[in-house]
Amino acid sequence: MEVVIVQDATAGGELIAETIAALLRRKRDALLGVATGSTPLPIYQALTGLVKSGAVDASGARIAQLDEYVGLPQGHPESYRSVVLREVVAPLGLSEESFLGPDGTAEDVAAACEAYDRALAEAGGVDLQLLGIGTDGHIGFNEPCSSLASRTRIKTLTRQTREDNARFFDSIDDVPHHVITQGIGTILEARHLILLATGEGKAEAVAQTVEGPVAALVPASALQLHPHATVVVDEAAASKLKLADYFRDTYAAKPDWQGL
Ligand SMILES: N[C@@H]1[C@@H](O)[C@H](O)[C@@H](COP(=O)(O)O)O[C@@H]1O
Repeated sequence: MEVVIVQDATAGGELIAETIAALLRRKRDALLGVATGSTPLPIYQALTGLVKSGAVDASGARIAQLDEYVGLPQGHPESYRSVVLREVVAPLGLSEESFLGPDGTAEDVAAACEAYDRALAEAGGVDLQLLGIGTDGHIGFNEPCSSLASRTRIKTLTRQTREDNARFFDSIDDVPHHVITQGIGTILEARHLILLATGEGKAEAVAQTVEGPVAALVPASALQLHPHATVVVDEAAASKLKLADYFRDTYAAKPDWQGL
């Protein structure tokens, strides 16, 4: 696992956007797995900037969703499908045909989950999966004690996650209890994982993810099992890392050609 400590969220967004651009230059139709929440927004803004300035052509990119609420009506502005179409697909000038996501409105949720895992595999697998992290260490919507081998499935949100996400709804009562999320096993199949965490509120979860044991109690710690996982953190989110100086030295000495 590589840990990169950046000054702030903007710097993190720019670094990751450059990495995505490099991928798209190598592979025009790369499948990019995207996360929702506030943290990745600087990535999408920086990537849109690179596309608009002509630094990269993203017209062949394909976008895959990480997770989804169950039961929100079709087109609800806070469904993750709507969020990804609004924050990623439209700004990059892509069409809905380039987008893959699980169906949170399906009557048969289990079948929708299986169909999504199949669709990801048939699309050739995710090349680069972006991740945020919940204050309780969740990735996607894999809450603590999710199986590290899990596939895309329905999960129940913790009270804490519903409280954290209530800011996107009128009240906590409007935050669905149930979600579909790529499983941890599914996420680990992506060729490269990049987790971005910013702000002091994520410092404890980041420390446990990077320096704690691999444990279902901290789902993001499963990144330790991946051969190409990058954790990008700002100074505040890095504040509880014991090895912060080592991570800084390692990154400073990294050859330029290597990228993330
Ligand atoms: N399902 C999403 C996660 O993918 C995201 O990482 C998390 C943190 O969001 P934020 O970046 O807003 O803190 O929120 C939600 O739970």
